[in-house]
Amino acid sequence: MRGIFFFRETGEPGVLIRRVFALLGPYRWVLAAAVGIEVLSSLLVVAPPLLVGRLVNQVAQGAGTHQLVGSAAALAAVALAGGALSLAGMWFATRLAERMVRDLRVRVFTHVQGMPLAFFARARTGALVNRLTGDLDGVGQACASILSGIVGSVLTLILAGSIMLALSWHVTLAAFLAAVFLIAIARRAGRRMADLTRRHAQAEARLASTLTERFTVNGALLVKLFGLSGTEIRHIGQQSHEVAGLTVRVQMSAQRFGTALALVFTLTQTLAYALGGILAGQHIISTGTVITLSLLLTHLHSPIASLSHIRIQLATTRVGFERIFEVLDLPTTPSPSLATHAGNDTGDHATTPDKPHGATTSHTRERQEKRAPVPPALTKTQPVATPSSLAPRFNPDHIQRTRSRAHPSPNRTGRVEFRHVSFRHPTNICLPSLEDGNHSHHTPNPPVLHDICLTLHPGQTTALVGPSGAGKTTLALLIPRIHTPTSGTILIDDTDTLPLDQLRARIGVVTQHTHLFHETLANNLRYARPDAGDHQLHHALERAYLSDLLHTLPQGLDTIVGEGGHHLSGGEKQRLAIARVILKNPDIIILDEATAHLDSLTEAAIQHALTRTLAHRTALVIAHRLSTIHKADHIVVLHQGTITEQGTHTRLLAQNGHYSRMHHKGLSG
Ligand SMILES: Nc1ncnc2c1ncn2[C@@H]1O[C@H](COP(=O)(O)OP(=O)(O)OP(=O)(O)O)[C@@H](O)[C@H]1O
Repeated sequence: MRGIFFFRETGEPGVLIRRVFALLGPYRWVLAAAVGIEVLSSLLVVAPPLLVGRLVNQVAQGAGTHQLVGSAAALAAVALAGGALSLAGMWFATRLAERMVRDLRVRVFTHVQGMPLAFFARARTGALVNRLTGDLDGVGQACASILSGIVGSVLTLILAGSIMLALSWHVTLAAFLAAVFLIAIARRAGRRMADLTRRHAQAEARLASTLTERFTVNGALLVKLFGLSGTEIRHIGQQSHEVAGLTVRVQMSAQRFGTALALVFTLTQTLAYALGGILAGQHIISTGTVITLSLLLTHLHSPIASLSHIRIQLATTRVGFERIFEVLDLPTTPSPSLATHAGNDTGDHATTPDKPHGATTSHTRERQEKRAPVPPALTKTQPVATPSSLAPRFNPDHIQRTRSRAHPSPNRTGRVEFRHVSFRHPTNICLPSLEDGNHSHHTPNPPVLHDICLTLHPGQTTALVGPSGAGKTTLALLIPRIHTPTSGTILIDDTDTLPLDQLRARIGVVTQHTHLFHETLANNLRYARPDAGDHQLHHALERAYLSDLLHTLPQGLDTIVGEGGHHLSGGEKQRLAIARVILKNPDIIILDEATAHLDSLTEAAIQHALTRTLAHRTALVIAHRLSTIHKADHIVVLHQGTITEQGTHTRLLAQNGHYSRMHHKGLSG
């Protein structure tokens, strides 16, 4: 039956069905219970027509009260049992479907967490969120009714059909012809509904992403500053109009199908009564049998209707699953078929490969063991930011477990070495339907970094300078493997095989734009160290020169910082990011224009704090301020993705090259 209703139209139905069943695998017992209940209820469903037929015949034959009451009681008991079974069946089916949805949601979220940054830059947030909410919820609801209906309907159909055939082949033949007609209608409606559902889901995703972007503080600010509220309202109006139009078409399509179904039912029933009446008149069947046949007809038609409806639901569910699986199928390491160029420097490379634990070679270990002892400040237990996408935020237990895995070796210094590293952003990293929906980007991105050879030494601060767009941030983000080199290697303490969680546990980054979650100040700080006590938070804030802020906040550490931290100034957010890194206490620190938003007095204070924080660590500082750069032990000049000069401030000035020219212009690049 499923073949008739669903498989035939699906491109690769076997694969899709296997994947859906794999999702149900862990709940096979719940599935078995749901199916068992369905079997029992379908057995019960055919009983009432037979009992009613018997009752009618008993009345016609003038049976006694005792017999009549017995038949009526049996009828009532069957109805009660049927109701109870139907409730239980729905409970199991809904439970099963919702658990599958929950698992799938976590899986998609986990998968998306593994996508490179370029994916998030391309995907429209609203469209992505819609896949995990709207699409998944739709799939869950449809699955529940499919699971609770399909087995029961098929069984009822077989049982009711067989009994009818035994009672009268004439009426059964009429009913069969009607069923064929219904299936043809359902097939047509299913195709149409699937197409409309897909278009409806796409329109909803577009609307969701427009709304999401306009509802962020930055989006709302932009709209206000450019005075474009009217345009935005019209834009939302148009998108809502499109969604509304498609909703009406989906509903009408379902309604048309329902009406056609009801019409065919009524006509078949009329035919059955007429045929049955004639046969009863000729004493071929009894009056009770006519009643039984007409009631069985309902039980024949209702599973056909339900299966036809399920067929439509399967078609729409298929769309939902396809939309979800296509996100799951996006390679975190792009497959060769996605690569637009063969060879090394295409940018279509592994994005954030997590190398296996213990992959360090014995040669590397040997060299590590010969290293100078680690400064005491660095040997203490290191807090980590949670690398695992599944970690509930601020769950100290989870992070603690991650941390114990993340620090197998105390012999580390934080030496970072770039060996002939080149990089370009990957292409074809997103789905067209998650971008603008109209076209995918096949043109490879231009290379950002070329043949970078650079060593960052422990205990030294290296300043990275260069014009805007030179690739400074990209270079810095290669260290925590946010981006992965297209070619070349980056060694941390002479190894490039550190697992991702261990690597990131050792690196603290203050990014150009500080992001804070819409939570309390304390929770935002504890993102760096979930088990930190209040005194440690106060200490970090003090070292980041934020103690004063704490006193002005109404609820101190428990103050909610607002969406993206918008209750705080740019400078305060930057200092908070610095406090987070102080709390994390990593071996390698990357500061990407970390003091750009600060006035010179605060900057001087922060610089002082940073000097303490950066001591004994490997530090990479991206800065445009002379004061920051002067303090660095080593300066690296990056121009159009290539290191053009490196050395100390005095040496570079003497070279009279790029750095010297930038310096004389005030060093903005
Ligand atoms: N996801 C992306 N896809 C394609 N190109 C990108 C992406 N992100 C950044 N780029 C490009 O990479 C180049 C280097 O950017 P990067 O942010 O590293 O420069 P930068 O030197 O840090 O600039 P600034 O000083 O202005 O912050 C830029 O030309 C930018 O347009």
